[in-house]
Amino acid sequence: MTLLISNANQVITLNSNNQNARTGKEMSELNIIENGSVLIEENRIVAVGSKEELQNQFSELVAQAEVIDATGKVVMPGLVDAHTHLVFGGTRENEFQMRLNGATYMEIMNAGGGIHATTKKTREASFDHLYEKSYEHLNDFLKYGITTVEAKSGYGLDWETEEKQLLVAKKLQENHVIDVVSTFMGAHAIPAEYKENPDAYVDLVINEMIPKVAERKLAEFNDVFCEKGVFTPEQSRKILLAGKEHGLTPKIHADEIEPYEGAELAAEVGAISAEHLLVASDQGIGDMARSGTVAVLLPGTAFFLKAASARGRLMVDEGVPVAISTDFNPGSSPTISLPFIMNLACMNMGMTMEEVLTATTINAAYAINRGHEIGTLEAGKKADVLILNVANYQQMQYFYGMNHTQTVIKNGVVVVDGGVITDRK
Ligand SMILES: N=CN[C@@H](CCC(=O)O)C(=O)O
Ligand SMILES: [Zn+2]
Repeated sequence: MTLLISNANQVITLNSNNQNARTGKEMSELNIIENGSVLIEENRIVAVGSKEELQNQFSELVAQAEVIDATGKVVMPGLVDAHTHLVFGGTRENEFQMRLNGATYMEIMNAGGGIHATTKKTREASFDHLYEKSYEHLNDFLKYGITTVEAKSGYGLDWETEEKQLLVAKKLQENHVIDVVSTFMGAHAIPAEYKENPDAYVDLVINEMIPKVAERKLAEFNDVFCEKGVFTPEQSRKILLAGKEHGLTPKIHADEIEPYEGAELAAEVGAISAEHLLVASDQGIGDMARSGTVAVLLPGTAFFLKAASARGRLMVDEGVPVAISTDFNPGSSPTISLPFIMNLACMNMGMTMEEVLTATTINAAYAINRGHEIGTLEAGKKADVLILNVANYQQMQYFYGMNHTQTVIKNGVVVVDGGVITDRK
């Protein structure tokens, strides 16, 4: 199948010679082609340029291509959501009401709600139920232009259920058009049955769960919730290093609620990313800039928890590569709307519209080790492409809280047309 997306008002290529996550001023370099076209063959991008250039260089391919007219529209790479808790049982709207009444996230969790409540529901749920529920969530992601989603386990906190979550993610990767990238997060909370002896749970994660995840290739990454009252920096270090020994790349939920030197730890263990970072220290931000650890910022979580956002502006200025994601989960961020989260990054973190686009495409791709494959529109990359019903990229943020996604091309196939899913794998 050959496709030619022709005559877009703007093609946001995000192309550059940089082979790493973008930092500082690079985050503003969108490399826009006005009146641009994109030529796709099978599942790959062949070339991006003006229609005339593509016709001259690839006359045969252009002649046989199915043409999608993008006049007046914006074309950009598929969005990448580098941080979700996609597979979970139940919902927690009751806690939303409790928080509106003044309860805090940690109070609810310490009283047996929060992650513990979802763990109970996830343990009870059948594989098929979790699969179907998550499949529907992925459909919603797709309609909003997200073509790659990272998915964490961590609502099992026992092997049987962690395995169930990871296998659901695996089956979703096989059956849904969205690419699902798996992260093991057995260290998401201390399960109630280990409350009196948290170190025994840490041992279980290290000695039993991590080796099984690695041996069966159920995940690429290993994540820990390093937070006061959850996993200490010492426990987190042990878990992340154990994962590393088994080939699982470290990620870390760091400095979300209280400063805990999580950003420093991320840099120390060579984590590919550190997430949240609402209260990361100056030292931690400097360390991450030096180590090149991607800051995966989640302004939707700050919004929903009524907390001050991470210092995104400072992080960009200090040279930390920044990505932005939804943190889709049933407690602190029950939304798949990455476009809305992008708007929050502009409004509440002082990031520019250009930086936000970089943060949800190429930098998010690097946060899940996919920077070589997706996140920009350039020859050779996977053809994950969006056509947006806006005249320029600024309108994406200006007309906020809306879904501008008109067409989604995933792996070279039109899977959303006119906002409706047209093709399933
Ligand atoms: N902070 C820890 N974990 C999730 C929330 C999980 C939940 O509340 O269910 C997060 O990233 O926000
Ligand atoms: Zn999370």
